[in-house]
Parts: sequence; structure tokens; C-alpha cells
Amino acid sequence: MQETTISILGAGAWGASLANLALANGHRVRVWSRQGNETLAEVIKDADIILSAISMKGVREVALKIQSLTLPPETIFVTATKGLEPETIYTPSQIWQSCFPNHPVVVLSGPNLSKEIDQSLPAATVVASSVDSAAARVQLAFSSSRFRVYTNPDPVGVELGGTLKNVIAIAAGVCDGLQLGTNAKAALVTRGLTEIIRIGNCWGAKTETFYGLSGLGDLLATCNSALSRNYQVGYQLASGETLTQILAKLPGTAEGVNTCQVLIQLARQQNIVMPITEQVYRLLQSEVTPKQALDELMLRDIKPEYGY
Ligand SMILES: NC(=O)C1=CN([C@@H]2O[C@H](COP(=O)(O)OP(=O)(O)OC[C@H]3O[C@@H](n4cnc5c(N)ncnc54)[C@H](O)[C@@H]3O)[C@@H](O)[C@H]2O)C=CC1
Ligand SMILES: O=C(CO)COP(=O)(O)O
Repeated sequence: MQETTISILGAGAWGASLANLALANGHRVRVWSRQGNETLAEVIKDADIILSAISMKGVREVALKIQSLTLPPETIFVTATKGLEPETIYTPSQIWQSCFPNHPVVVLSGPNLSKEIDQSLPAATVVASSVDSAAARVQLAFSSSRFRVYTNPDPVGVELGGTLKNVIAIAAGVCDGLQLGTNAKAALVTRGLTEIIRIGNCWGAKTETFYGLSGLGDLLATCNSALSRNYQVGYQLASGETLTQILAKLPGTAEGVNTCQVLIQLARQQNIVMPITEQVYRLLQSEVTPKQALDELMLRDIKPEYGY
């Protein structure tokens, strides 16, 4: 395998897992974290690939810092963040691309709970870019017998699958916390996918992408695992804890909390009907209890399955 210099930005759960996958494949790996001793300039020097696994709130700040540094023109950016920027409604890849218009940007996203990856359990993911050769290079760099990497030509669709499912994962946690059963969960996840497709198309994402690993695949993983922080937020809300209490003890980032606010803003602007997302939003704002949110969803006007 071609040896590659990979600089990973963010030493949280996901950054650490991806660094280990790259190391196991024999690459030169450097990790930058804002708490670490090495400067950004030192860590990204001569990088073939710069991979960001920073939580959403830090993405633009770090991208702007890198803009002032010198980079080889062929450096590939990879983004593994699952979130949306509130002010612009940009996805992370759109931020990286707008800051580095002459560099290829690749999205890496899939059903990838980091704790399972750390245990060397098998997993698959997707790397997506408008530049095929860049996606192929990242695919080769990360593929192994325990991490199967597919390419895809729809970066924003792949990225939105991972981002939008976090809101539905909060709802799935509530569903399990209230012990609503398997039928309810299946209905929730399936109708959740309908909402994801409806709003995801606003960014120009392809519908078929949402049926793949980075869409349905990640939705299933996150909605069915207690390892998911977003699921945990919902589960603990159903147990009567407040959002502030839950976030104070949550290990790591639950991006769905902020993503939900951004989605509601966009859905209201564009008149997109998102009843599950709306109830998750109201629950996070303490406007409804989990039980009231359930009743609101079940008692909506009856309607055909397809169409608004
Ligand atoms: N943990 C997982 O299983 C997966 C996480 N992701 C996504 O990856 C992203 C990171 O997740 P985790 O590593 O789990 O979160 P984490 O909370 O463990 O780590 C977040 C990292 O971002 C850094 N960071 C936050 N704000 C920053 C700023 N302003 N400047 C510089 N660095 C900053 C933190 O220092 C930390 O290194 C999230 O968007 C998450 O949705 C994606 C797939 C799997
Ligand atoms: O995105 C993830 C798995 O693919 C991780 O989910 P959480 O951020 O909810 O832990």
C-alpha cells in the first residue's frame, strides 16, 4: 500500500479511532488537538491528507486557522464531522470547500460507532467526493480487513445522512426509554428516513444516497445502539432527566441537539413538514414531555403514506 502522511485534527473519540485505523495501515499519522503541544502548522506540514474529526462548533475556526498556513497544492481534506453550521446552514464539507476551493474535499461517513471500531469489530463506511481520484486515494488509505470503505459521488448526500440521523436517534432513544416496543421503533425510524430525504433534497442531495450505508445504514446503527450519544440523550430525557443534566455527564458530543435547531429553522423557512424533528425540538426546549410528544405524533391528521 502507498504510504501516506495523514494529519488528523481532533483527538476526541472519532479522531482517535481514525488515527488508529490509519496507523494500522502503516501510514505516517500525526494528530492535532487544541489541548496538545504541537502547533497546527507542525501537524499539517507536508500532509497528503488532512482529516478533520472536530466537533461542528470548532470546524470553521480551525479551517480559518489553516487558511493562513502554507499547504502543498495536492493536499486532500477529509471531513468526518456530522453537523450543520447554524449561521450558514453549511455542512462541514461546504465549509472546508469554501475555505479551500482549489483542494479536493472528501466526506467520510457511515455506521461507525467509534467504540466498536476501537474493538476491531468489522464495519463499513463511505468516502464521497466530487473528485473521484481523491475519494479513491482515501478509500485505499483507510481500507482494511476490518474497515470496508466504499466510494460515492454525492458528498453532501453522504454527509447529510450522518448528520440528519442524529435527530432521529434522539427520538429513538426516547422511544426505547418509554418502552414503546419494536413496532413503534420501526415506524419512527422509517418515517424519520422520510423526513431526512425531504429536507436533505434541499441541499441537492440524491435520494438514493439516503438509502445507502451513510443514510439508512447509519440511521439503523445509531437508533439501535446505547453507544450512540444522541440515542443516550433521548433515552435519558425519557427517564425524566433534563437536557442540562444529560449533557453535563455525556461522554463527548451529541451533535443532534444543535442539528435539530438548525433543521427546524430551515424547515420553517422552506415549509418542509418534519413532525418527528419538530417534536424532538420541542422536547429539547422543554415545551413538551416525551409522552406529549408521542401523543402529538400519533394524533396528527391521517394522511397517505407518500406526499405531504
Ligand atoms: N464518536 C463516534 O462514534 C463518531 C463521531 N462522529 C462525529 O465526529 C465528530 C467528533 O465526534 P467525537 O470525536 O465523538 O467527539 P468528541 O467530543 O470526543 O471530540 C471532539 C473533538 O473536537 C475538538 N474540538 C471541539 N471544538 C473545537 C474547537 N473550537 N477547536 C478545535 N478543536 C475543537 C475537541 O477538542 C475534541 O478533540 C462529531 O461531529 C461526531 O458526530 C462521526 C462518526 C462516529
Ligand atoms: O455517528 C455515529 C455513528 O455512526 C456516532 O453516533 P453518536 O454521535 O450519536 O454517538
